[in-house]
Amino acid sequence: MTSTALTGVDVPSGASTPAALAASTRGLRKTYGHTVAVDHVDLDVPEGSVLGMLGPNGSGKTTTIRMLLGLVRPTAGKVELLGQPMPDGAGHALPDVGALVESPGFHPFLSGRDNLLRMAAAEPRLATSDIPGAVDTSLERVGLSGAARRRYRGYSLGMKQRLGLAGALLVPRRMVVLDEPTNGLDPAGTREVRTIIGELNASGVTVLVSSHLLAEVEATCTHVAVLHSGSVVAQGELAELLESGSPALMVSTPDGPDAVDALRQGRIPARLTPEGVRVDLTATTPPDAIAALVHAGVRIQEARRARTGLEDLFARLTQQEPEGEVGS
Ligand SMILES: Nc1ncnc2c1ncn2[C@@H]1O[C@H](COP(=O)(O)OP(=O)(O)OP(=O)(O)O)[C@@H](O)[C@H]1O
Repeated sequence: MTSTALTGVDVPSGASTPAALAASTRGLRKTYGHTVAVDHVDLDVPEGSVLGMLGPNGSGKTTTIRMLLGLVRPTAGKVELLGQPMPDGAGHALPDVGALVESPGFHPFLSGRDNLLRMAAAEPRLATSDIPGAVDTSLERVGLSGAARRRYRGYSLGMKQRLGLAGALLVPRRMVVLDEPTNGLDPAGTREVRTIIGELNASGVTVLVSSHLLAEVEATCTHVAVLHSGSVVAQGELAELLESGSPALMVSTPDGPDAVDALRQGRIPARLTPEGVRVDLTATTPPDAIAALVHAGVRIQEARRARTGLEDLFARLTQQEPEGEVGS
């Protein structure tokens, strides 16, 4: 599987054959007046992957997802979804794609179940006689059976999310696109969504999911694309991105400059950072580096593996955000 490293992390590109793509964009751009929402986005969603789209608030995740689904027409660039050019091929591609995007347009005075019945009636793959069964199965799957006959208007944000997810799962799909599916869910709801994503993946469905938490992406995704200011700054296999960058040890010590001197005298590359002394482990091991420090009389408070690759990139991007974490 190939992986791409654009800015921020260095990932070796694999020599293997590129995977078939369930969706892709090339040179994708969307402007609203003077606002550039998405710019030069080349996104690859490999078939059978769970691709997590990560990015700070306003980085262009939702706009990209909307263009993939043909809900918004790009200003420039190309979109392909299940082999169909979008938005023109929407009629062919969309029946195979389940989507949970913002404002799914549920009716406030209808129950959750009645809303799903209306949605199911518009599914070209569902025979009329199969609709009630499909709706009830879907409600059960997202844990909403108990509240199915309550009005949508009274639903909590988490219940609305569950209903949107139920809509995406009404019929078997080749691809499922979920924009912030855990938004508003409690920890149990978040775990259920993870389980559903895992089940979809196990049955060969491609999943594209946006999330604001790296930990969540780590738990559910096989691939990741990081967006920042409308552009993809890194994408590829999650494991490769996490492992990219040089292995390093972060040492907390009150004797930072002495520690760096001692290590460099021992020909171990090291530098002082705001988090502590970062020791390059390319040519040494943690025990040898720590032994060199102890031998030089350096006091060590803590030594731990430094963040690498994606974690590092992600931390740098999110530190630029006032909230301290990437947004929804
Ligand atoms: N319909 C619109 N009209 C004007 N500007 C828009 C519109 N939709 C998006 N934008 C702008 O485009 C940029 C990208 O927005 P988008 O919603 O795609 O980002 P996002 O990564 O999904 O953000 P969030 O996590 O906050 O939902 C933002 O600056 C946003 O204000």
